[in-house]
Amino acid sequence: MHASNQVICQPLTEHAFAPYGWMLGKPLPAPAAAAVAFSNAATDFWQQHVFDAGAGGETEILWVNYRSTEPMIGTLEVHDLTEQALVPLTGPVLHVVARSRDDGSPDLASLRAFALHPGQGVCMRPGCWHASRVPEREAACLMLTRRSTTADLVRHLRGEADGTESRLATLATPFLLAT
Ligand SMILES: NC(=O)N[C@@H](O)C(=O)O
Repeated sequence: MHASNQVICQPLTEHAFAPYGWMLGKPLPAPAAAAVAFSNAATDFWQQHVFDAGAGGETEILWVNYRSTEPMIGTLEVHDLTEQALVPLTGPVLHVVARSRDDGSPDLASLRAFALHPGQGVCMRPGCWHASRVPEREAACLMLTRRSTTADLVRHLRGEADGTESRLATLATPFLLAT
């Protein structure tokens, strides 16, 4: 939840993240036979989400390191075409999200922060504004995204071209990320 210009990190739950996308790491459904799932003495596997990279999109797997411990959130990023999944592998990530308003700008009343721990993650819908921090040390993460969105973002972040599939928003008043 957030008070004025402060957003408090909350535990990740399926319900709490539903306005922004899907929680990953939901438990094995019981009975496994009732879902897209399998379980035997050697293994369990069960569906978390069917990823959608958007029309014409190629799903891409990225390895991502986050290492910023900056508590002030002054910039948010959004991808307009694709879902984006983020799964921390080596340490926790503090993931800040906000929905889009009808005009495509961040709906700051919906700003929330979730603590993502290894073994769980999120898949954001297109249009979900976000920023990521770590509480202490660098965390390596697996990311599912759209190949063209990554190429477009790299060009944009290098200053080579304006972004066409992603946007950055500078907040008039930065938020303090509280844990
Ligand atoms: N690679 C990529 O798209 N990264 C961003 O979404 C980000 O927030 O890290």
